[in-house]
Amino acid sequence: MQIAITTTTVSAHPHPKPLVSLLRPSPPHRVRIHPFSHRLSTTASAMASSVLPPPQQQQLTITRPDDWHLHLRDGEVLAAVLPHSARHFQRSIVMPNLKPPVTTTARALEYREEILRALPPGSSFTPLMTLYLTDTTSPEEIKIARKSGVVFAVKLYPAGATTNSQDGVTDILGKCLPVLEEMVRQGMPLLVHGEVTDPHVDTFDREKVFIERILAPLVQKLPQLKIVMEHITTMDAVNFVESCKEGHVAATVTPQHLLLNRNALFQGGLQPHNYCLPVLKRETHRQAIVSAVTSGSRQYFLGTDSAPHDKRMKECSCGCAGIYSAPVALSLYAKVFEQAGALDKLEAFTSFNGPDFYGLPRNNSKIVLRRSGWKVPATYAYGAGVIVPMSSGNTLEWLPSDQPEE
Ligand SMILES: NC(=O)N[C@@H](CC(=O)O)C(=O)O
Ligand SMILES: [Zn+2]
Ligand SMILES: [Zn+2]
Repeated sequence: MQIAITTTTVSAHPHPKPLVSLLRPSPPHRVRIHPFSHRLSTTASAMASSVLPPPQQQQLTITRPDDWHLHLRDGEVLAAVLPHSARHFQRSIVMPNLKPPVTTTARALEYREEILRALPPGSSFTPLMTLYLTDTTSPEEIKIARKSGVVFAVKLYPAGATTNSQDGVTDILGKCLPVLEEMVRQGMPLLVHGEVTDPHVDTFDREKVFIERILAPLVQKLPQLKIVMEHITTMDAVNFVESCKEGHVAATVTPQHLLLNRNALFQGGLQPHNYCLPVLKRETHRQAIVSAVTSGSRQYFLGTDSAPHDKRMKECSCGCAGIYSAPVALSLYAKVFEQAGALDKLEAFTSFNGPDFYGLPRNNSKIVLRRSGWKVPATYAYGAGVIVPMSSGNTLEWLPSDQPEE
């Protein structure tokens, strides 16, 4: 393990009261523990300037971000959660794990219309649709998807791995090769929920084993396929992504996997609102993904995996996996980058690396984050019930420009 002194211009640390009580204390100003020696930079000037920290930054203006992994659901839940994403994000990759799943372009077009109808008046938010891959998806469907101009990726859910994945793929290499070859021809990215479902594999090892058994052989077989490893949680995933070519393999990272380790599941009792899949991992893994995303690497981008579930479905004897983060995600990402002394790298993660990977233009408009405390509501109501957001009831810093103040 080596110590890196970062040369970022934004370094003053706010010492906020801990918003998420399970966080480790941040490293001291400007000093970042970095496990990857190829990224080290130690300069005399950086050391000298660390003696006199510049005044604390009060405001951040960044290109409007996109969310490259979002669950919007449908019906009443869609109507309630969509404004939270549309307020801060210009575009979102919309996950297809509805009941029943979005397996065809025709269905994706209908779902897209439903989302557009639910948008607040005047919103320019653009949903980027995805198809749910099954054992029987045809190469022809990929051509139709590409031609539609509204489907931007295909999602691999290993059957049984996560919420509404029962219709997912049972054997990607055995059953889906012709489809994947067509995706290479069409330049269509494969988005991956990277966990094996083998009941003999420990829950905390499911991502690592998926990389070994499925992802590494897949990349070897189809090196031209664009792959996004969604919601990475481990050092193993970081190492794998970085062993692959930039532009071919990338990863999204959620706020919860950057801020919480697995202790958060058991702090003072079982904490169902911290339960998502892949499940939170131990602290060393959290540190590895924080180092990776704050390093400035172009292979990581923002994907909240905001996944609303009714409070009653979270607080019951067999609670659903998924954390609702859309209203708080930007504040939380800013907190992560600030704690790492890397606020200057935030914009690339939130607003550049994603569109660059997908071959889409970067957004033109801006969003302002102000250092101003705002209290996260305990719950958000929708037709039939309430949804508990991440950081429920906590006070967060970095208020996005159009977030209502309490
Ligand atoms: N992340 C989760 O825990 N849940 C997601 C599904 C997923 O992204 O795996 C959901 O749809 O609820
Ligand atoms: Zn997933
Ligand atoms: Zn998800």
